[in-house]
Amino acid sequence: MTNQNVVVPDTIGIAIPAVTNSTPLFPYPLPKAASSGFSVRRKFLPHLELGSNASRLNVWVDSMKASSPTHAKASAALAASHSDTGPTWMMRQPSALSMFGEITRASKGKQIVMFLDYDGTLSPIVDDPDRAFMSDAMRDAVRDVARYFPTAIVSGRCLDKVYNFVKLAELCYAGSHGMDIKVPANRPSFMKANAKAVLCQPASKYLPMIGKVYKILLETTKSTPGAKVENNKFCLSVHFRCVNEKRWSDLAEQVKLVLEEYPKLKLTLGRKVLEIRPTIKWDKGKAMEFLLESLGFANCKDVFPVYIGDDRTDEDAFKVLKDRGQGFGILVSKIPKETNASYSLQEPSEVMDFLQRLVEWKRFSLQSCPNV
Ligand SMILES: O=P(O)(O)OC[C@H]1O[C@H](O[C@H]2O[C@H](CO)[C@@H](O)[C@H](O)[C@H]2O)[C@H](O)[C@@H](O)[C@@H]1O
Repeated sequence: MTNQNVVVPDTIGIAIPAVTNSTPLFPYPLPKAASSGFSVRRKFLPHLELGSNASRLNVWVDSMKASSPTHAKASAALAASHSDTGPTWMMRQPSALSMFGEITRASKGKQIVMFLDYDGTLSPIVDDPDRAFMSDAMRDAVRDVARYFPTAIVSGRCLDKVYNFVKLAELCYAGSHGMDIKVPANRPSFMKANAKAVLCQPASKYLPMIGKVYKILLETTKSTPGAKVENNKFCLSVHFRCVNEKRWSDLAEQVKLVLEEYPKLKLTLGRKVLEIRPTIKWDKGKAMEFLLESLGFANCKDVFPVYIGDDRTDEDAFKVLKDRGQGFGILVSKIPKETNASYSLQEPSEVMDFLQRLVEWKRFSLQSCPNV
Protein backbone atom coordinates (compact mmCIF):
# COMPACT_ATOMS: atom_id res chain seq x y z
CA MET A 1 0.00 0.00 0.00
CA THR A 2 1.29 3.47 -0.77
CA ASN A 3 1.47 5.95 2.01
CA GLN A 4 -0.80 8.86 1.18
CA ASN A 5 -0.50 10.56 4.54
CA VAL A 6 1.26 13.87 4.42
CA VAL A 7 3.99 14.18 6.98
CA VAL A 8 4.53 17.87 7.43
CA PRO A 9 7.92 18.69 8.91
CA ASP A 10 6.50 20.81 11.66
CA THR A 11 8.45 21.65 14.78
CA ILE A 12 11.85 20.09 14.78
CA GLY A 13 13.14 19.88 18.34
CA ILE A 14 16.23 21.98 17.79
CA ALA A 15 16.40 25.28 16.05
CA ILE A 16 19.29 25.80 13.75
CA PRO A 17 19.69 29.38 12.55
CA ALA A 18 19.95 30.21 8.88
CA VAL A 19 23.68 30.38 8.23
CA THR A 20 26.09 30.11 5.36
CA ASN A 21 27.91 26.80 4.99
CA SER A 22 31.17 28.41 6.00
CA THR A 23 29.92 29.43 9.45
CA PRO A 24 31.08 26.87 12.04
CA LEU A 25 27.97 27.06 14.20
CA PHE A 26 27.45 23.41 14.92
CA PRO A 27 29.50 22.18 17.86
CA TYR A 28 27.65 18.84 17.68
CA PRO A 29 27.03 16.42 14.83
CA LEU A 30 24.26 17.59 12.56
CA PRO A 31 21.21 15.39 12.11
CA LYS A 32 22.04 12.89 9.37
CA ALA A 33 19.59 14.30 6.86
CA ALA A 34 20.94 17.80 7.42
CA SER A 35 24.57 16.78 7.06
CA SER A 36 23.91 14.86 3.87
CA GLY A 37 23.36 17.86 1.66
CA PHE A 38 19.93 18.83 2.97
CA SER A 39 19.64 22.57 3.39
CA VAL A 40 19.58 23.50 7.06
CA ARG A 41 17.50 26.61 6.51
CA ARG A 42 14.84 24.93 4.37
CA LYS A 43 14.27 22.32 7.05
CA PHE A 44 11.95 24.69 8.89
CA LEU A 45 9.64 25.44 6.02
CA PRO A 46 6.30 23.67 6.22
CA HIS A 47 5.29 21.30 3.41
CA LEU A 48 8.92 20.83 2.47
CA GLU A 49 9.47 17.85 0.17
CA LEU A 50 12.08 15.59 1.67
CA GLY A 51 11.49 12.49 -0.41
CA SER A 52 9.63 9.60 1.18
CA ASN A 53 7.62 10.06 4.33
CA ALA A 54 10.02 7.72 6.05
CA SER A 55 12.91 10.09 5.44
CA ARG A 56 10.83 13.03 6.69
CA LEU A 57 10.21 11.18 9.91
CA ASN A 58 13.91 10.36 10.12
CA VAL A 59 14.76 14.04 9.83
CA TRP A 60 12.41 14.75 12.71
CA VAL A 61 13.81 11.93 14.86
CA ASP A 62 17.39 12.97 14.09
CA SER A 63 16.61 16.57 14.95
CA MET A 64 15.09 15.54 18.26
CA LYS A 65 18.21 13.54 19.01
CA ALA A 66 20.32 16.61 18.29
CA SER A 67 18.37 18.51 20.95
CA SER A 68 18.22 15.68 23.47
CA PRO A 69 20.45 15.55 26.59
CA THR A 70 23.37 14.06 24.66
CA HIS A 71 23.60 17.22 22.62
CA ALA A 72 21.75 19.66 24.83
CA LYS A 73 24.89 21.39 26.14
CA ALA A 74 26.08 22.01 22.64
CA SER A 75 22.76 23.42 21.54
CA ALA A 76 22.58 25.60 24.67
CA ALA A 77 26.03 26.94 23.81
CA LEU A 78 24.78 27.60 20.32
CA ALA A 79 21.75 29.44 21.66
CA ALA A 80 23.88 31.49 24.04
CA SER A 81 26.24 32.47 21.29
CA HIS A 82 23.23 33.75 19.39
CA SER A 83 21.34 35.41 22.20
CA ASP A 84 20.94 39.17 22.50
CA THR A 85 23.90 39.98 20.29
CA GLY A 86 23.09 37.39 17.59
CA PRO A 87 22.27 39.25 14.40
CA THR A 88 19.89 36.76 12.76
CA TRP A 89 17.64 36.05 15.73
CA MET A 90 17.28 39.13 17.86
CA MET A 91 17.23 41.53 14.94
CA ARG A 92 14.58 39.60 13.09
CA GLN A 93 12.50 38.63 16.13
CA PRO A 94 13.41 41.11 18.89
CA SER A 95 12.14 40.59 22.40
CA ALA A 96 8.49 41.63 22.77
CA LEU A 97 9.46 42.97 26.21
CA SER A 98 12.20 45.26 24.98
CA MET A 99 10.00 46.37 22.04
CA PHE A 100 6.96 46.88 24.25
CA GLY A 101 6.64 50.61 23.49
CA GLU A 102 6.74 49.99 19.76
CA ILE A 103 4.12 47.26 20.04
CA THR A 104 1.65 49.39 21.99
CA ARG A 105 2.21 52.33 19.63
CA ALA A 106 1.37 50.09 16.66
CA SER A 107 -1.88 49.04 18.35
CA LYS A 108 -2.99 52.64 18.96
CA GLY A 109 -6.69 53.17 18.21
CA LYS A 110 -7.21 49.47 17.59
CA GLN A 111 -8.76 46.68 19.64
CA ILE A 112 -6.13 44.18 20.72
CA VAL A 113 -7.43 40.60 20.58
CA MET A 114 -5.19 38.13 22.39
CA PHE A 115 -4.57 34.55 21.23
CA LEU A 116 -2.56 32.29 23.54
CA ASP A 117 -1.20 28.82 22.90
CA TYR A 118 -1.10 26.63 26.03
CA ASP A 119 1.80 24.14 26.31
CA GLY A 120 5.19 25.84 26.31
CA THR A 121 3.50 29.28 26.31
CA LEU A 122 1.34 29.46 29.43
CA SER A 123 2.79 26.35 31.06
CA PRO A 124 6.36 25.10 31.01
CA ILE A 125 7.08 21.91 29.07
CA VAL A 126 7.14 18.93 31.47
CA ASP A 127 7.58 15.18 31.02
CA ASP A 128 4.02 14.22 31.95
CA PRO A 129 1.45 15.91 29.69
CA ASP A 130 -1.22 15.39 32.36
CA ARG A 131 0.77 17.54 34.79
CA ALA A 132 1.42 20.57 32.57
CA PHE A 133 -0.23 22.92 35.07
CA MET A 134 -0.11 26.67 34.73
CA SER A 135 0.84 28.69 37.79
CA ASP A 136 -1.71 30.73 39.73
CA ALA A 137 0.30 33.84 38.85
CA MET A 138 -0.02 33.03 35.15
CA ARG A 139 -3.76 32.42 35.58
CA ASP A 140 -4.11 35.83 37.24
CA ALA A 141 -2.21 37.44 34.38
CA VAL A 142 -4.45 35.79 31.76
CA ARG A 143 -7.58 36.72 33.75
CA ASP A 144 -6.44 40.35 33.88
CA VAL A 145 -5.66 40.41 30.17
CA ALA A 146 -9.14 39.05 29.44
CA ARG A 147 -10.67 41.96 31.41
CA TYR A 148 -9.31 44.39 28.86
CA PHE A 149 -8.95 42.41 25.63
CA PRO A 150 -10.96 39.59 24.06
CA THR A 151 -8.81 36.53 24.78
CA ALA A 152 -8.71 33.04 23.31
CA ILE A 153 -6.69 29.94 24.15
CA VAL A 154 -5.67 28.01 21.03
CA SER A 155 -4.26 24.57 21.79
CA GLY A 156 -3.50 21.13 20.42
CA ARG A 157 -5.12 19.72 23.56
CA CYS A 158 -8.77 18.74 23.55
CA LEU A 159 -11.01 21.55 24.67
CA ASP A 160 -12.03 20.02 28.01
CA LYS A 161 -8.46 19.30 29.00
CA VAL A 162 -7.12 22.74 28.17
CA TYR A 163 -10.13 24.31 29.92
CA ASN A 164 -9.37 22.26 33.03
CA PHE A 165 -5.83 23.60 33.04
CA VAL A 166 -6.78 27.24 32.42
CA LYS A 167 -10.09 27.32 34.34
CA LEU A 168 -11.23 30.73 33.12
CA ALA A 169 -14.84 30.70 31.88
CA GLU A 170 -14.65 34.18 30.36
CA LEU A 171 -12.19 33.16 27.61
CA CYS A 172 -12.79 31.65 24.17
CA TYR A 173 -11.22 28.24 23.61
CA ALA A 174 -10.04 26.48 20.47
CA GLY A 175 -8.98 22.92 21.31
CA SER A 176 -7.71 20.07 19.07
CA HIS A 177 -5.52 22.47 17.05
CA GLY A 178 -8.52 24.72 16.45
CA MET A 179 -10.93 21.94 15.42
CA ASP A 180 -13.09 22.44 18.51
CA ILE A 181 -14.02 26.08 19.13
CA LYS A 182 -16.18 27.50 21.86
CA VAL A 183 -17.01 31.17 22.25
CA PRO A 184 -18.82 31.99 25.50
CA ALA A 185 -22.28 33.54 25.32
CA ASN A 186 -21.77 35.83 28.31
CA ARG A 187 -18.94 37.74 26.65
CA PRO A 188 -17.60 40.95 28.14
CA SER A 189 -19.00 44.24 26.86
CA PHE A 190 -15.94 45.18 24.80
CA MET A 191 -16.72 42.49 22.25
CA LYS A 192 -18.56 43.72 19.19
CA ALA A 193 -22.33 43.81 19.43
CA ASN A 194 -22.72 41.24 16.67
CA ALA A 195 -20.52 38.69 18.45
CA LYS A 196 -22.36 35.43 19.03
CA ALA A 197 -21.99 32.33 21.18
CA VAL A 198 -20.45 29.74 18.91
CA LEU A 199 -19.48 26.10 18.76
CA CYS A 200 -17.43 25.08 15.72
CA GLN A 201 -16.29 21.50 15.08
CA PRO A 202 -15.17 21.23 11.44
CA ALA A 203 -13.79 17.70 11.90
CA SER A 204 -16.74 16.12 13.70
CA LYS A 205 -17.22 13.38 11.10
CA TYR A 206 -13.72 12.11 11.89
CA LEU A 207 -14.54 11.41 15.52
CA PRO A 208 -15.21 7.64 15.11
CA MET A 209 -12.03 7.21 13.05
CA ILE A 210 -9.92 9.09 15.60
CA GLY A 211 -11.39 6.91 18.38
CA LYS A 212 -10.52 3.76 16.47
CA VAL A 213 -6.95 4.86 15.69
CA TYR A 214 -6.51 5.87 19.35
CA LYS A 215 -7.25 2.30 20.44
CA ILE A 216 -4.94 0.84 17.78
CA LEU A 217 -2.12 3.18 18.78
CA LEU A 218 -2.57 2.34 22.47
CA GLU A 219 -2.12 -1.30 21.58
CA THR A 220 0.75 -0.75 19.12
CA THR A 221 2.80 1.46 21.41
CA LYS A 222 2.33 -0.43 24.67
CA SER A 223 5.56 -2.39 24.11
CA THR A 224 7.55 0.88 24.04
CA PRO A 225 8.39 1.98 27.59
CA GLY A 226 7.57 5.65 28.16
CA ALA A 227 5.41 6.03 25.04
CA LYS A 228 2.11 7.74 25.70
CA VAL A 229 -0.87 8.21 23.43
CA GLU A 230 -3.06 11.20 24.25
CA ASN A 231 -6.61 11.47 22.96
CA ASN A 232 -7.25 15.10 22.07
CA LYS A 233 -10.74 14.35 20.69
CA PHE A 234 -10.29 15.46 17.05
CA CYS A 235 -6.59 14.61 17.02
CA LEU A 236 -4.16 12.34 18.82
CA SER A 237 -0.68 12.83 20.21
CA VAL A 238 1.98 10.13 20.50
CA HIS A 239 4.52 11.33 23.04
CA PHE A 240 8.22 10.52 22.67
CA ARG A 241 9.57 12.62 25.55
CA CYS A 242 9.87 9.75 28.04
CA VAL A 243 10.94 7.13 25.50
CA ASN A 244 14.60 6.14 25.29
CA GLU A 245 15.97 7.92 22.21
CA LYS A 246 17.25 4.61 20.83
CA ARG A 247 13.62 3.62 20.33
CA TRP A 248 12.43 6.84 18.70
CA SER A 249 12.91 5.65 15.09
CA ASP A 250 11.03 2.39 15.73
CA LEU A 251 8.19 4.17 17.49
CA ALA A 252 7.88 6.70 14.67
CA GLU A 253 7.85 3.83 12.19
CA GLN A 254 5.08 2.04 14.14
CA VAL A 255 2.92 5.16 14.12
CA LYS A 256 3.55 5.69 10.42
CA LEU A 257 2.54 2.08 9.67
CA VAL A 258 -0.76 2.49 11.53
CA LEU A 259 -1.47 5.71 9.63
CA GLU A 260 -0.88 4.02 6.27
CA GLU A 261 -4.28 2.39 6.73
CA TYR A 262 -5.92 5.78 7.27
CA PRO A 263 -5.25 8.09 4.32
CA LYS A 264 -7.78 10.59 5.66
CA LEU A 265 -5.53 11.24 8.63
CA LYS A 266 -2.16 12.98 8.54
CA LEU A 267 0.86 13.20 10.79
CA THR A 268 2.36 16.45 11.95
CA LEU A 269 5.39 16.92 14.15
CA GLY A 270 5.54 18.75 17.44
CA ARG A 271 7.82 19.02 20.45
CA LYS A 272 8.76 15.38 21.02
CA VAL A 273 5.28 14.46 19.89
CA LEU A 274 3.73 13.07 16.71
CA GLU A 275 0.29 14.50 16.13
CA ILE A 276 -2.37 12.65 14.14
CA ARG A 277 -5.19 14.69 12.69
CA PRO A 278 -7.73 14.78 9.86
CA THR A 279 -6.48 15.95 6.47
CA ILE A 280 -9.00 18.82 6.43
CA LYS A 281 -7.65 22.27 5.65
CA TRP A 282 -8.02 23.61 9.15
CA ASP A 283 -5.33 24.74 11.54
CA LYS A 284 -4.65 27.27 14.28
CA GLY A 285 -4.51 30.08 11.70
CA LYS A 286 -7.97 29.22 10.39
CA ALA A 287 -9.23 28.92 13.98
CA MET A 288 -7.89 32.39 14.78
CA GLU A 289 -9.64 33.86 11.72
CA PHE A 290 -12.85 32.07 12.68
CA LEU A 291 -12.63 33.46 16.20
CA LEU A 292 -12.01 36.99 14.97
CA GLU A 293 -15.10 36.71 12.82
CA SER A 294 -17.20 35.20 15.62
CA LEU A 295 -16.12 38.00 17.92
CA GLY A 296 -17.36 40.52 15.39
CA PHE A 297 -14.00 41.58 13.94
CA ALA A 298 -14.41 40.24 10.39
CA ASN A 299 -13.13 42.73 7.80
CA CYS A 300 -12.41 45.08 10.63
CA LYS A 301 -9.54 47.54 10.18
CA ASP A 302 -9.35 48.58 13.81
CA VAL A 303 -8.48 45.17 15.22
CA PHE A 304 -4.99 44.23 16.39
CA PRO A 305 -4.62 40.46 16.95
CA VAL A 306 -1.64 39.29 18.98
CA TYR A 307 -0.85 35.56 18.90
CA ILE A 308 1.70 34.07 21.31
CA GLY A 309 2.89 30.48 20.79
CA ASP A 310 5.92 28.21 20.91
CA ASP A 311 5.14 25.44 18.47
CA ARG A 312 5.39 24.88 14.72
CA THR A 313 1.58 24.54 14.69
CA ASP A 314 1.42 28.18 15.88
CA GLU A 315 3.24 29.22 12.71
CA ASP A 316 -0.04 28.84 10.79
CA ALA A 317 -1.47 31.66 12.90
CA PHE A 318 1.70 33.78 12.68
CA LYS A 319 1.53 33.47 8.90
CA VAL A 320 -2.12 34.55 8.76
CA LEU A 321 -1.27 37.70 10.72
CA LYS A 322 1.73 38.43 8.54
CA ASP A 323 -0.34 37.98 5.36
CA ARG A 324 -3.16 40.15 6.73
CA GLY A 325 -0.66 42.77 7.83
CA GLN A 326 -2.61 43.02 11.07
CA GLY A 327 -1.24 42.58 14.56
CA PHE A 328 1.67 40.16 14.93
CA GLY A 329 2.90 36.85 16.26
CA ILE A 330 5.24 36.33 19.20
CA LEU A 331 7.31 33.15 19.20
CA VAL A 332 8.17 31.67 22.59
CA SER A 333 11.63 30.16 22.24
CA LYS A 334 15.04 30.35 23.84
CA ILE A 335 16.78 29.39 20.66
CA PRO A 336 16.67 30.77 17.12
CA LYS A 337 14.00 29.37 14.83
CA GLU A 338 12.77 30.14 11.37
CA THR A 339 9.41 31.79 12.03
CA ASN A 340 6.69 34.09 10.74
CA ALA A 341 6.43 35.72 14.15
CA SER A 342 7.56 39.33 14.51
CA TYR A 343 8.80 39.18 18.09
CA SER A 344 10.06 36.63 20.59
CA LEU A 345 9.80 35.80 24.27
CA GLN A 346 12.11 33.26 25.81
CA GLU A 347 9.81 31.26 28.07
CA PRO A 348 6.43 31.23 29.84
CA SER A 349 7.71 33.52 32.62
CA GLU A 350 8.43 36.18 29.98
CA VAL A 351 4.97 35.60 28.50
CA MET A 352 3.56 36.38 31.94
CA ASP A 353 5.68 39.57 32.18
CA PHE A 354 4.44 40.64 28.77
CA LEU A 355 0.77 40.03 29.68
CA GLN A 356 1.19 41.93 32.95
CA ARG A 357 2.81 44.88 31.18
CA LEU A 358 -0.01 44.95 28.67
CA VAL A 359 -2.56 45.17 31.48
CA GLU A 360 -0.59 47.93 33.26
CA TRP A 361 -0.30 49.88 30.01
CA LYS A 362 -4.04 49.55 29.33
CA ARG A 363 -4.98 50.59 32.88
CA PHE A 364 -2.69 53.59 32.64
CA SER A 365 -4.13 54.55 29.21
CA LEU A 366 -7.68 54.31 30.56
CA GLN A 367 -6.82 56.46 33.59
CA SER A 368 -5.18 59.16 31.52
CA CYS A 369 -7.74 58.99 28.70
CA PRO A 370 -10.91 57.11 29.76
CA ASN A 371 -12.32 57.01 26.20
CA VAL A 372 -9.41 54.97 24.83
O1 LIG B 1 -0.90 23.62 21.05
P1 LIG B 1 -0.33 23.31 22.39
O2 LIG B 1 -1.20 23.77 23.52
O3 LIG B 1 1.08 23.80 22.52
O4 LIG B 1 -0.30 21.71 22.45
C1 LIG B 1 0.66 20.97 21.70
C2 LIG B 1 0.93 19.66 22.41
O5 LIG B 1 1.20 20.02 23.77
C3 LIG B 1 1.34 18.98 24.71
O6 LIG B 1 2.59 18.33 24.50
C4 LIG B 1 3.70 19.16 24.79
O7 LIG B 1 3.68 19.51 26.18
C5 LIG B 1 3.80 18.39 27.10
C6 LIG B 1 3.66 18.91 28.52
O8 LIG B 1 4.58 19.92 28.80
C7 LIG B 1 5.13 17.68 26.85
O9 LIG B 1 5.26 16.56 27.71
C8 LIG B 1 5.20 17.23 25.37
O10 LIG B 1 6.46 16.66 25.09
C9 LIG B 1 4.97 18.42 24.44
O11 LIG B 1 4.91 17.99 23.07
C10 LIG B 1 0.17 18.02 24.64
O12 LIG B 1 0.38 16.98 25.56
C11 LIG B 1 -0.05 17.53 23.23
O13 LIG B 1 -1.19 16.69 23.18
C12 LIG B 1 -0.29 18.74 22.34
O14 LIG B 1 -0.48 18.30 21.01
